[in-house]
Amino acid sequence: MATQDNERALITTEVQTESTDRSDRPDETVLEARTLDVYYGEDQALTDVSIEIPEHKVTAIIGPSGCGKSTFLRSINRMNDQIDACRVDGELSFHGKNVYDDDVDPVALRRKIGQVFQKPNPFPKSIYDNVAYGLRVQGELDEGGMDDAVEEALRGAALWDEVEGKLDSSGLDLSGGQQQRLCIARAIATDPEVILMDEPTSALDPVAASKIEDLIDELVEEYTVVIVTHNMQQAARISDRTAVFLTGGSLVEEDDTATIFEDPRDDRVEDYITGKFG
Ligand SMILES: Nc1ncnc2c1ncn2[C@@H]1O[C@H](COP(=O)(O)OP(=O)(O)OP(=O)(O)O)[C@@H](O)[C@H]1O
Repeated sequence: MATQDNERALITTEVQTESTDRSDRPDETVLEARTLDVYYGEDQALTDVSIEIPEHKVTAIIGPSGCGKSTFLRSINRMNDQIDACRVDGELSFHGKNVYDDDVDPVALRRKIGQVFQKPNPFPKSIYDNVAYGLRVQGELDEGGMDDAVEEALRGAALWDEVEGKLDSSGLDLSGGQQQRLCIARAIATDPEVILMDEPTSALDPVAASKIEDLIDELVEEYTVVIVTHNMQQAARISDRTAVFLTGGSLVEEDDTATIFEDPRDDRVEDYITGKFG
């Protein structure tokens, strides 16, 4: 028992500092899954998942490999549509509207619910064009407006100071951490409400990862962030809410991050966060 407490203490010591405490914000639900099941062919990847995700907070999705974290993330903005074998039952609503209704345009949905992936994936284009890409598709801005919007997105992603003056250079010439911030700039350029992040720091060195964590803390002032992470210390550091998925694709517990790490209700969650499995 003492060992277990010590192990847990390693994690709980890093649960949010006061400067990142957003607990006084009202919990407006922006996304809600209700009895969500997701299948790949005959195999079920998510089972009866119900969760409400509050606005302007960071929600971390944690759990062992293969428990359906990425599948859940992709089901929020219908990225799973691109997988032929994938089938979704149940409801996933964004501001109360089921995103799987026939009248929802997935492209418009993804503009509102952007995504950042594990491996930075800038386009083989200039820094400027990476950020301008989505805005050009929207086609609403003249040249001056585009310049301003690109600068704003790069500032929002804490990259402007490092790339000002070399916006014509290739996005691929940036460091890994800078590339990931460029991808975040690309995601926020189209003015989304939600940013989904699938292990956004796992391919980065600790310094670059720490910059992204600081950035997430700033982004949540304007956006709602849902982040999948294998790194429990990271979840404890940066998230307000934590949802724990376990094998079989079930959401076993979801609560304030401090409660999940300090006083979980479910023994399996306790075992998972103290490193007994996963
Ligand atoms: N494109 C796909 N086609 C078929 N099965 C898939 C596909 N993507 C995921 N799966 C299966 O769905 C289950 C959940 O996978 P998913 O990638 O969502 O889990 P995860 O928790 O994100 O895993 P990890 O932590 O290893 O990234 C796994 O059994 C996986 O093999």
